[in-house]
This record gives sequence, structure tokens and C-alpha cells, in this order.
Amino acid sequence: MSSPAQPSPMPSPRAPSPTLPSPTLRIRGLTKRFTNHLRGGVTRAVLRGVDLDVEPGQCVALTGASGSGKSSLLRCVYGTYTADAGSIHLRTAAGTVDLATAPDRELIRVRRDHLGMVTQFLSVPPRVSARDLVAERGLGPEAAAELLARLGLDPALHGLAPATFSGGERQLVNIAIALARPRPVLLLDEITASLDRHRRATVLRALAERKADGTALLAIFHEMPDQPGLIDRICRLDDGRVLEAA
Ligand SMILES: Nc1ncnc2c1ncn2[C@@H]1O[C@H](COP(=O)(O)OP(=O)(O)OP(=O)(O)O)[C@@H](O)[C@H]1O
Repeated sequence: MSSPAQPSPMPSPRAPSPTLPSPTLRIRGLTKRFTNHLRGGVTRAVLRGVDLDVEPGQCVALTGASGSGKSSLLRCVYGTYTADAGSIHLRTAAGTVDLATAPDRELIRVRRDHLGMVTQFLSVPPRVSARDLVAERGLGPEAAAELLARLGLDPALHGLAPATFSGGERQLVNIAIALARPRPVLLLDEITASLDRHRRATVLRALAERKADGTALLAIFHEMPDQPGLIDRICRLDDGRVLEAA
């Protein structure tokens, strides 16, 4: 696979859009317990009253030991896991919704228009090309190919379905799908872990651009990226709570 093209210059950071209410994401008292039914219903509290705000145009990096609950926190925000207690207010120009209690139909609408999540796993229908998967998000085929190329996916792969792609190639498709439709909040779960150094830098630059456009980012990183201007705050999950680390 060829090396990615020389990156286009980063846009100068702009102030967050004044039309977006602040904070975009306000989490209060978020609690999540898991019950092991194979062990007599023993319960383990993973999140024990998480408080966290993410402002428009801000990137909050989430760290913490393995198993500290970082992915669980993101999954609660995205609605994959239901919260046991607490609130997760997502504020957009269209209004505020509590993701902790929103009905499924509302969650689906919020995900489409306001809240994206990228994980390390690509789940896509078979026999649909990488370009079409990205284009389907409203971009059109040319812009989809441009985005994929910019992220560093070899153009020879654009017309192929990602089923046979390498881990890193699949991840680039995953990221392109998430970036294809701009949404005010992006949840990112270790999205650069399978990428080489060049592509990691390219993806981090693309995230910094989204941030400069006002997108709020809540991102799990095991290794803190050194992309200038990307990370505004580092928060650590410890004993089920979020501590401000920097
Ligand atoms: N669906 C689930 N059912 C039961 N336990 C779960 C579930 N999801 C997560 N856990 C447990 O919750 C704890 C936190 O897991 P989580 O994946 O959120 O941690 P993490 O901080 O993201 O870890 P890592 O850095 O290793 O990815 C772990 O002990 C995990 O086993």
C-alpha cells in the first residue's frame, strides 16, 4: 500500500459556533453496574457517579487503566448500554435530550443528526464498496473517494467491499463513514490503535479540523496523541469516577 499523500494544511482554529448551546454534552451522576447472572447475580459498579462536560469545539481525552470503564462510559452516552442512574444531556441547536432516558426512536434520530461513535470494529453490510459505504452518508461518490484517499486508503481499494481489508484499512473506512456526515458530537474509542504512524497523524489532523469547526470530541486514547491543538483536557477514569488529569 502506498504512503498517504502529503497532508493539506490544517485550518486555523476557529471559535466554537455561537449557535451551539454549551456544553454540548453534560453528564451528571452517571452510574452503570453489570450483573453476572452466571455467578449468582453478583453486581459490579463500573461507573459510580461520573460528572463530565464537553464544550462545543473541545476535545476531551479519556484515559484510565484497562477495565476502568472508558468504553462503558462511551457506550452509555451512545445508548448501547442503558445507564442505571444519572443524566447525559446532549444539547444541540434543535434542543436538549437526555440520552440516559431517551426512547429508542429518539436515540436513533439523535445518532443520525447529532451523535457519532467510532470504535475499532467495522460492522458493514457485505458486498458494498468502501466508497459506497461512505457515499451513502450523503457525500456522493467523488467526495467519498476524496475523503478515503485523504485518510490514506489506497484508491485501488475504494471500489472493493471492506470484508477482506486489513485491520488498518477497515479502520480508515470506519473513520471515513463517521466523518462523512458532520455531527456536533463524536465519541471515539481508540480509533487510531490499528493505524501506522502516517495514517494516525492524518486521522488526528482530520479530527483537529472537526474540532475547529465546533464538533465536541470525547475520545479514548491509550497513548496520548501529540497532534498540536487536538486535546484540550485529559480526564482519567478512576474508581468509577472522572478525575481531571490536565
Ligand atoms: N456488557 C458487559 N457485561 C459485563 N461486564 C462488562 C460489560 N461491558 C464491560 N464490562 C466490564 O466493565 C469493566 C469496564 O470495561 P470497559 O470495557 O468499559 O473498560 P475500559 O476502560 O474501556 O477497558 P480497556 O482500556 O481495557 O478497553 C470491565 O471489568 C468489563 O469486564
